[in-house]
Amino acid sequence: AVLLKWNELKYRKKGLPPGTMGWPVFGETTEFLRQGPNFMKNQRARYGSFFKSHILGCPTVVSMDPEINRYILMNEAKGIVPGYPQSMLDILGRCNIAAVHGSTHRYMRGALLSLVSPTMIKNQLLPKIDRFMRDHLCNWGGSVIDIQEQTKEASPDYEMALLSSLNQTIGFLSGSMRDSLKSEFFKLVLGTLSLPIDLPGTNYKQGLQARKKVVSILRKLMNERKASIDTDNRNDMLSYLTRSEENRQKLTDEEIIDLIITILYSGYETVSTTSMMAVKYLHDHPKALRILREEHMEIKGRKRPDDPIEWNHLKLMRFTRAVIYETSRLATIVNGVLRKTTHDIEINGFVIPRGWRIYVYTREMNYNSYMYPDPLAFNPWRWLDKKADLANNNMMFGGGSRLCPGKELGIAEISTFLHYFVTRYRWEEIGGDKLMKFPRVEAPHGLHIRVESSP
Ligand code: HEM
Repeated sequence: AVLLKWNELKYRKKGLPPGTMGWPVFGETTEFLRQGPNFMKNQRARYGSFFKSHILGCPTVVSMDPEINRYILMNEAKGIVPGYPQSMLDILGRCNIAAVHGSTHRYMRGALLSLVSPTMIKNQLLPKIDRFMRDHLCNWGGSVIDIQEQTKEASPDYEMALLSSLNQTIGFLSGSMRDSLKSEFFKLVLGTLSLPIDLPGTNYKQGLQARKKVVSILRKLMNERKASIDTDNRNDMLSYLTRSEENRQKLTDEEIIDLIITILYSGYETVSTTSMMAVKYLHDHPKALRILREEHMEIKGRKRPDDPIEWNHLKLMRFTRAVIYETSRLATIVNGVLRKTTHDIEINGFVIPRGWRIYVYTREMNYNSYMYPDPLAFNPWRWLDKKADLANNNMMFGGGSRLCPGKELGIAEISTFLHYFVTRYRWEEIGGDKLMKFPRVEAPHGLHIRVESSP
């Protein structure tokens, strides 16, 4: 109790928001990790929507207020920059998008946006996604599959979204190169989520080593492309960035490599988890599934069996889009985003000291009953009402100057996955699988379904 008191005193500076700091060093991390969303709700009940805490190794202000959240995301220029853990920045590289601010962020983001623009999706990426999903969703009929493994598991042959993303970023790779890139990449991911302890055998150390290997593979590929620049007619992202006349931002080699790693890292887990949860919700809501299937059967009827999904088909998938939004909302694929202050800064009448973290906790916004009447119901129809304009008010894809640049690409991937899934198959859950929603959405023992081919 003396320690607790001492820690309270240490942080009782003028102008800090209300809240408790817990224990020295550990702060309230244990409570936060154990109780998750309930910890947040309890603290809010006691201290309001803007309170201080000490979690994950840093003094932190948690903001659960929609208006303040928006303000924070809109005001990076005032000194509220991304605040992701050091291990993540070390492993994702100096030039990764979360590590850069100001004008460097603007041109790196510009380079990324031009790779995933609507024109690129339409002409380059969607054909690749279609070919990939068409093959991936083959021969599932008549078997029991673990849909989590098929969409997201870090096991060698699956990870739909990562494979699809590799396909878009660096194109076709020979089997052994692809496998080593994938396994190094998963070590890299583990490292980003670890404590930065630079000792042999730690996830952090292995993550750093994996980064070195991933970088050397990418550098080798890049040099090959450069050597054959006149004949290189590949249309993947690496070639786009390497061919300088298309690379308007003129990124350095290091920037190109970190950008490719950023794209792989940011896009795969979100897309996989949303795909898995959409399958789950559709299974539990037969009426939504029926309407979704009708939408896709209608599109299937408009083309010959071997024709790919095209941009204009995507535009017809209005209900599908609503299902994806509703899945992101209800499952809360992203709990929030992290920022930190570059100097003492006043927010909401309090002074947040330099170097503090701000956890822009968006999860509760997803269950706000003003925005979403009957918030715990899976109701894709709520997104079809244009007047509600919910799509612009939510923060499922972040907001402000760092609004997710991959949103439309992600939606295109999930939509194409759902197209082949619901038009080719019917499925039943085996039952009994547990789903966890915190700290991240996953099925600890898989999500098993019995799949039959559609007549
Ligand atoms: C459909 C699933 C997706 C969800 C739910 C999602 C969610 C988010 C969120 C909440 C942020 C804001 C992070 C912050 O403010 O710190 C973000 C940023 C970002 N997302 Fe996504 N994302 C998805 C798909 C993708 C895909 C497919 C890509 C691949 C290009 C991608 C690339 C990025 C990048 C690079 C950023 C950082 C942007 C910046 O800092 O300027 N995301 N995403």
